[in-house]
Amino acid sequence: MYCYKTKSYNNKIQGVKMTHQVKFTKMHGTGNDYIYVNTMLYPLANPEELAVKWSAPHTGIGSDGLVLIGPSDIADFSMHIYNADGSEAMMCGNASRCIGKYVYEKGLTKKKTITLETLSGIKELQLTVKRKKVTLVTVDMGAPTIGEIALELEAGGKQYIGTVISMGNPHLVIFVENIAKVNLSEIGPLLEHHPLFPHRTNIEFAQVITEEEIRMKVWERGSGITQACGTGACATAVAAIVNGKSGRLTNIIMDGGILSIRWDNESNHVYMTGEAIKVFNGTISL
Ligand SMILES: N[C@@H](CCC[C@H](N)C(=O)O)C(=O)O
Repeated sequence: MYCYKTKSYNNKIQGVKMTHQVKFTKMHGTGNDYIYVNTMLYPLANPEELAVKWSAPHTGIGSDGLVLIGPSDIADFSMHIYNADGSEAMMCGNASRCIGKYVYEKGLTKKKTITLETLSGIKELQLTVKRKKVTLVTVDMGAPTIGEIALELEAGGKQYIGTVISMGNPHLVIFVENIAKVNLSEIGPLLEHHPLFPHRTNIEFAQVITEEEIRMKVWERGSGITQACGTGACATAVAAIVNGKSGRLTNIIMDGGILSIRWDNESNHVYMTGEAIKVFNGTISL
């Protein structure tokens, strides 16, 4: 069987031989878990369908989505990310750290500064390596795009005020006094599909603890509640700064762990630092 893949994965015609057994690695970044496939060895013709099938917790591998690691003409590697509902996203912070660990530890590169082509531009990864293992990755996430700072909207009979931020993908950050009172599984889908967001959105609820610490919970577009979101952590940190709630360096505390986010004054770029963890390797039949 032959497949054809593209720049945005599906149209770049290459005519590569398809395989029936696919080797994958399950990895997580602060609990945000994806299935990683090296498409230079295992090209996939239908990643949207496979993301749905393989992400299913009981009948598949179980994950927040599928991430494809591929070659690039303009960077060291490329990343394509599919949410658990099969939709393709422009960017994923947690996956970009995991790709840094994957390509280094699998010997695909010896570089500790790696460039990654994504649908939202080229990101630079800085690896911290100890005894041949990648312990931390800092990603230059680029400049945020700041939308409405105090967007008023109604959902489920309640009024919300949120800050609209793009980190290459869309986010709505809502600050609350007490995050324990947020019923995320109820309000998440209503805000994700709110008519103000024709392309849907990721939603972060955030409670400021101190100027350097923010507790955040996320409802991800296309995947629902996840334990963490890298782009969401960056969006939350930026939203806190533009709302005068925090300094330029914050720890974003999520259900799955903590990410350190720094919004640099001079470059205007956001830097995200955190772990990347390998869970297991596996083989699955197509
Ligand atoms: N978990 C990710 C973001 C994944 C994509 C997102 N759900 C979208 O549709 O934009 C992260 O760590 O950034």
